Amino acid sequence: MPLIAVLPGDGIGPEVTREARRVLEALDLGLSFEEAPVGGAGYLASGHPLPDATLALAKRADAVLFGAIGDPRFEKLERHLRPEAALLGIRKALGLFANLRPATLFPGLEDASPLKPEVVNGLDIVIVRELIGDIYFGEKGHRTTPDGLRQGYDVMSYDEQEVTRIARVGFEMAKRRRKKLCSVDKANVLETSQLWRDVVTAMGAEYPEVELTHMYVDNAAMQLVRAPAAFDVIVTGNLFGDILSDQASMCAGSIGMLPSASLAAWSGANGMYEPIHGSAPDIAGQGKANPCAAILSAAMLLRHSLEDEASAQRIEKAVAAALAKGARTADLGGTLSTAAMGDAVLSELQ
Ligand SMILES: NC(=O)C1=CN([C@@H]2O[C@H](COP(=O)(O)OP(=O)(O)OC[C@H]3O[C@@H](n4cnc5c(N)ncnc54)[C@H](O)[C@@H]3O)[C@@H](O)[C@H]2O)C=CC1
Ligand SMILES: CC(C)CC(=O)C(=O)O
Ligand SMILES: [Mg+2]
Repeated sequence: MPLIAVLPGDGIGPEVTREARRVLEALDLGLSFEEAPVGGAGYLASGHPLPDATLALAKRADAVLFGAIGDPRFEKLERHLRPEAALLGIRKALGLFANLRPATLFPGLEDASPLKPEVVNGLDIVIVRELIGDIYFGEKGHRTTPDGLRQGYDVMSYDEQEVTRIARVGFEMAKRRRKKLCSVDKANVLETSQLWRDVVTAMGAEYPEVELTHMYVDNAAMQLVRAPAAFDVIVTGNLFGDILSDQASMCAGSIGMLPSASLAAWSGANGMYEPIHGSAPDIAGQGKANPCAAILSAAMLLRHSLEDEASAQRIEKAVAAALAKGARTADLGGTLSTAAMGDAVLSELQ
């Protein structure tokens, strides 16, 4: 019986995860679920945002269903005690270097995006984001300059192996899709990006069927507004992927629509599945959050960790059917509560 670790986290995390779990349970796949606190909830329960028992559960589970972390009450704590440290810590501890963030426009949601319908029509892209390197994991700290000024620093670095393994995921993904890979960097300024571009370019020779392009991240941000549907697969680093995926979410109508899979291997391994959004303190506890990103993350869990493509598609089709019938939370211009949106998806499960 596959074990799913459920880590709801903070803010809207528990609200959207509840709906994702209901959908998984409704499929009656013989899954078992075990829940544990993480983030601010972990800190409250045990004095640490990533309690030992939570990490142990994540390690022994077949897959992790993650909500979101972040709690303004803990913003002033030392960095390693803040909720965000738990998310970075669990990704690192599980070796989840590949973060897949598909941005798809579901039929009927053209009007939910602030972009024109003709711009977002046909949107079906995947951002492959490196997840356990880059500036988020480099040396960081505070010091005083010789002039007596306070200075903060964060070191950005990538080694060849880190770039190679994520580039491989990008190429393999593109090979299985429309065969277009856009590598996004800032190689005109950053040494890390120059190495990134060299490694990706060299690997391109192994994939003659994939059309490889390179784009600076500032241009990529602009192109995601101008013509997002022209992309197929984007492969990029941790920081750029974090920012570009939030941006891409608005092409799909809302940040509440984008799921993600975080993987330690291209296929077959356990992984962690979470919406790309955060804990949304501004709407937490009000039943306003869109659970679709969490529900679609559960579909990705079935696809990537349990290799159950048929059940993954059942969930995705149910979300599409509910949206096609007009089910909408507030972020999509509707009035449904989080639970009512979950109900709408559940009623479409075939
Ligand atoms: N993966 C994670 O757990 C992440 C955690 N965070 C943390 O979350 C906290 C809040 O960060 P923010 O920058 O405000 O980002 P956020 O993603 O939590 O919220 C940004 C905006 O989007 C809205 N939003 C987000 N998810 C939504 C949903 N499912 N349905 C409807 N509206 C939704 C929020 O109401 C807010 O206005 C911070 O503590 C941050 O560090 C931020 C991003 C990712
Ligand atoms: C703690 C942050 C790095 C989380 C985030 O924004 C993300 O993974 O998208
Ligand atoms: Mg983010």
